[in-house]
Amino acid sequence: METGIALAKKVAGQKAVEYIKAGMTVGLGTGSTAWWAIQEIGARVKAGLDINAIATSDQSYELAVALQIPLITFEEITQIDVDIDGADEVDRQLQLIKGGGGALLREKIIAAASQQMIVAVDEHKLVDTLGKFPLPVEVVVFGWEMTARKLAALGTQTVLREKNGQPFITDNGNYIIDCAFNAITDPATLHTRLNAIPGVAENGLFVNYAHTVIVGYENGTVNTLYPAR
Ligand SMILES: O=C[C@H](O)[C@H](O)[C@H](O)COP(=O)(O)O
Repeated sequence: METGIALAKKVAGQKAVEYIKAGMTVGLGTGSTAWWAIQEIGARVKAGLDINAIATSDQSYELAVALQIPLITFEEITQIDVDIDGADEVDRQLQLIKGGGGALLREKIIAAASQQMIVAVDEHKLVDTLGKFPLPVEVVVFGWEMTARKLAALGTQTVLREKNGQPFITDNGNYIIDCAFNAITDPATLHTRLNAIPGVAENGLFVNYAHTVIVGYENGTVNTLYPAR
């Protein structure tokens, strides 16, 4: 029986699955909140729900395979009906920071191909201003030191993400540089400036992507937020 933050993630992830209808193509997000959504999708598929899914990471792909969720490829589709994913921070305009798990590039490709992005988070992800969570930036390995210097020139402290004492490698064979901006007052402009740096594959700002944010609370309740735009 989950309590506290685990319960908050569980109820948010499960609630997000209510947006899935029979016949849809579904984007499967990555992380500990998306995990609950994928578990719920697996249970519904087992009970007869007819959908196809496409995963935002190798981790979520493997989970979907284990749960026997039918998977589809980009060769077979031109768009996705609904994408269910988590986030590391959500501000009042429902702009996001993602990529704490390193999946931001595939997550953004899938979110951008989706009619609706449903974001499921626990209550601790809500912020007034993005940036307390260091912004993950995926960079190609070639010349990453130079790319990191150009990122730092934008006014951030950069840290090459590591795992077990080695650079963390994304599913795409790239590195992640975590950028401590502290307060991102203009996410759209920063997004453009980051992606203009040669060597940056993608950054973790998701500006105007979320259609709906489901917030799970530690008391087991959920709240649904919609963007004002
Ligand atoms: O790269 C990872 C993803 O962007 C996750 O959706 C994000 O880090 C949130 O993960 P969690 O639900 O585990 O907090």
